[in-house]
Amino acid sequence: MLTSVCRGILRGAVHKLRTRGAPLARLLCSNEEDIVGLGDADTIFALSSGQGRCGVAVVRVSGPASPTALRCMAGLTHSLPPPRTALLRSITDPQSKEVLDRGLVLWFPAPHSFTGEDSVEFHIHGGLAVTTAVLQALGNMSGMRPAEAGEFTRRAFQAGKLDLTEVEGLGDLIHAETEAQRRQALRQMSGELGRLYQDWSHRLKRCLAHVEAFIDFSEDELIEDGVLNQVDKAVVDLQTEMERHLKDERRGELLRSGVQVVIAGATNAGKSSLLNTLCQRPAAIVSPIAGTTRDVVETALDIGGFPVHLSDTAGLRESPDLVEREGVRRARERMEQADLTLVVVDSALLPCDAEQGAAFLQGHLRSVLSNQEQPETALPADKCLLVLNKSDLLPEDGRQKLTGELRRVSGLPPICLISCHSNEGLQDFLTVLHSRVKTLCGNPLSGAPTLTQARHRAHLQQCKAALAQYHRYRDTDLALAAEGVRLALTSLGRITGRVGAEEILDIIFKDFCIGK
Ligand SMILES: Nc1nc2c(ncn2[C@@H]2O[C@H](COP(=O)(O)OP(=O)(O)OP(=O)(O)O)[C@@H](O)[C@H]2O)c(=O)[nH]1
Ligand SMILES: [K+]
Ligand SMILES: [Mg+2]
Repeated sequence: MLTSVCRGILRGAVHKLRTRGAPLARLLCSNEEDIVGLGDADTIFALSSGQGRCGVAVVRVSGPASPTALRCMAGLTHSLPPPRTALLRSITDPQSKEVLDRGLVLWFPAPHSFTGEDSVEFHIHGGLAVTTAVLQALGNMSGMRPAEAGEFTRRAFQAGKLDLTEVEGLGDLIHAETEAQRRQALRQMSGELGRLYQDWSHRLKRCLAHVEAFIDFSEDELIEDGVLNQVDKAVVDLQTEMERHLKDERRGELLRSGVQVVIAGATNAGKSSLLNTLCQRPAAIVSPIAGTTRDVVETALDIGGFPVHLSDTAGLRESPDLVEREGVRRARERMEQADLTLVVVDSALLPCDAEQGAAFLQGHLRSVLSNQEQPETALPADKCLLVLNKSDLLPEDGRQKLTGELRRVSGLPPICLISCHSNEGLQDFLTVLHSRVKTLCGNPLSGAPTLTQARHRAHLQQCKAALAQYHRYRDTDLALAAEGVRLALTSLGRITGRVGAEEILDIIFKDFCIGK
């Protein structure tokens, strides 16, 4: 809260000082060339490390006035430092000549910088007064303005340093909260996904060139037979590869955004107790009163490196209470959106006999998983785990025997026997949960890179539809068939950003923070 307020104040102040201080900064810079060299392009600056007090803060500057900023503030009147080499200097305010801090300066001449422009980094002490003073001094200089959110990355993209999938990978890396997310983001940022789409683009371009050549030259018999057959094969191959790429069970997207796991079941089964046990804090109210939970209670978990959004829901039962009925409606809605449902059952209610126990569980599952509005459409049992809770209430000798027998009954989802009170069986349950989540997300490092965003999927589906147009018109109207290939290329280009679409860019860069 405080930091965003500070940032608002700071940015306002920098803006105001900029216009007032501009002529002064010119006078204070000893090297005339530096000033003449400024073009129309803005030079941007921002605190690139996070807000708040820290050991070292990094202030990044990019654009034509960067060398001026470096010279004026690091007292380098005669020459710039060697590229990409850290230099310890006093950082001074060019106007007041006051020393603001002592820190490292780095000079990245174009095009060998993140943005592709002349860039400078100041590594200063991370106190609020120091960073404020340095940012204000920069704002006082001619041609300088504070960067917008994501503007450094946008410039890198415009300079061709990154394609859009790499930009998204970078954004994901900054936001990655678990190991697997970090791995996937790093892989995408290294350009692997982009290269896959580039390869498809190259192949489509070749197809298009061949079709167009055929249209232009076949009448004069200047083109050999079989060219179109080659294109047919190339298009079919591409369709197959795209199909396979799209049939990924949304693994990359799940890993990026987190697996939705919902805890559901009858009242008092111990659903909220399970949520609290997993997140290790009393996030949800637990009580012996049936119908305690009404709202959906959510918490984020890291399960062995994979991100999970866990939701506790109202116990499923008929109720005359309006509020509880709404809770049950929300619970069912969540279950429909879930990637995995943990059906919690009070194991003390289980008949001791395995056969009767299995029948009980089957009936119970049916009532929990069925859709109330359309009773015939039940949630698939492979999307759930049966969690038999309160094992501490079962006789000690009967516990393992019962679950062993139940596990042998076909048609039941995997069964875990736990106790939220004694934590018995929790380790095994976590192992099962981890393996489920891992299967859902896939290994981000093995196999072909997976698509990570719904945006990719939408463009690829358009691409596929356009290729179907090629086949449709191949024998009747080659111009329309060629148009299909061209549309397919455009759709692919939208993924990597090679085909510009301002609105996509705005959406993607908006997700970045200032200074990135
Ligand atoms: N003996 C025993 N009691 C448990 C266990 N887990 C939960 N309970 C108790 O069962 C009661 C219900 O627990 P909750 O976690 O509130 O159950 P719930 O499923 O969230 O209930 P609703 O929100 O009302 O649907 C509480 O009194 C808990 O202390 C367990 O493993 N063993
Ligand atoms: K309860
Ligand atoms: Mg509850």
